[in-house]
Amino acid sequence: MAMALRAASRVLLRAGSRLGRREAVDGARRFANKRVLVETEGAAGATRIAVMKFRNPPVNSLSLDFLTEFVISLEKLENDKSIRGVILTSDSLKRGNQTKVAATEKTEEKRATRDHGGRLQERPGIFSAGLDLLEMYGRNPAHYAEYWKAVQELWLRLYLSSLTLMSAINGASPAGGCLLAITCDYRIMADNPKYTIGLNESLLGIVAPFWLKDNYVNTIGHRAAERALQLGTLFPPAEALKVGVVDEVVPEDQVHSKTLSVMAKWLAIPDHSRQLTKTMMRKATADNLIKQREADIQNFASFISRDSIQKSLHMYLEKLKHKKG
Ligand SMILES: CCCCC/C=C\CCCC/C=C/C(=O)SCCNC(=O)CCNC(=O)[C@H](O)C(C)(C)COP(=O)(O)OP(=O)(O)OC[C@H]1O[C@@H](n2cnc3c(N)ncnc32)[C@H](O)[C@@H]1OP(=O)(O)O
Repeated sequence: MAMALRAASRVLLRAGSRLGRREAVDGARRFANKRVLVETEGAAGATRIAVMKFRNPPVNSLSLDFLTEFVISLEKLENDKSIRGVILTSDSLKRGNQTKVAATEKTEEKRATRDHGGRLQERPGIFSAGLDLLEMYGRNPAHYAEYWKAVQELWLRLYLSSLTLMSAINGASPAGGCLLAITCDYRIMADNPKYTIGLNESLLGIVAPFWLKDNYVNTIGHRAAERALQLGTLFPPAEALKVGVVDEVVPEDQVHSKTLSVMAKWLAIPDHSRQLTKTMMRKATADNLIKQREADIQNFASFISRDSIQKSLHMYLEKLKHKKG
């Protein structure tokens, strides 16, 4: 009997490490993949909400692995009938004792900031740096196609999610970071002028895909989107609020509590009517991509493979590497 139990627990442990860890913490539950930590709040049997924390050091870029783990986590939450709301946020906190590893060191691990124990750390004040530039630079067309499919998948899942999604934007949120935020039903941003949000693709010499442009237009209106997309505008919080990229700006230490209180108001609305309304507002935009997904993948792979685009990305990466401050 004891042996059978030990064998069963070994199987469960193995399954646990495959599927992500799940543990009980102060009555709350949490599960974690390597790059996404999910904490649920609320009593068993009652409506619960989940907080999805990004932790993909150094800057929460949307690498292929991160996108995959994100979609798996979201799917788990969609399948959990007790969860009605999800908050997207960054796990990046202001931490002391950090050392930036020399820029000459090339591997992903070495690019990250580490603490004095050598552990990888998020750089503070970053919601997400957007799509991972290293997934779009110096790879082959098959990789670009695989990557783009994963980007589309995440956008579709978020944009059409039946859950109430909110983003608690606790850091910089350029391009793909802004994409994550504008798929949500509500956005609250920390009032820190160092943090900016927007679709800055044109500054990199690349172009936001039509479905992201549509999402932006649906969020801030056609004229504002037209201007912001061409200029690649990254809005500081006050301007982001004015143009409508975010719905509220609050002091940094209140972002989480404010998001929870707004979430409570949204969850007071009956799910069926809110979900049908959301679908009515969003379906046409999502269908536009769904009906031409493959063509969009091919477009991306051939666009990003062009020498001129690779050159622009190279220059942008070099600029990032050598920037001061
Ligand atoms: C017509 C057909 C159209 C088809 C479609 C075609 C194209 C589609 C394009 C798709 C849309 C693209 C969307 C995107 O998301 S592109 C990515 C845009 N992101 C950015 O521009 C952000 C760049 N990063 C920054 O501005 C800053 O890093 C920061 C996020 C503000 C953080 O600043 P700081 O704390 O000072 O950190 P560092 O700049 O020192 O960065 C730390 C290391 O991280 C590397 N890094 C930064 N961002 C990225 C990224 N997005 N991907 C990969 N790596 C990134 C950075 O290089 C540093 O590396 P190092 O330590 O080696 O120097």
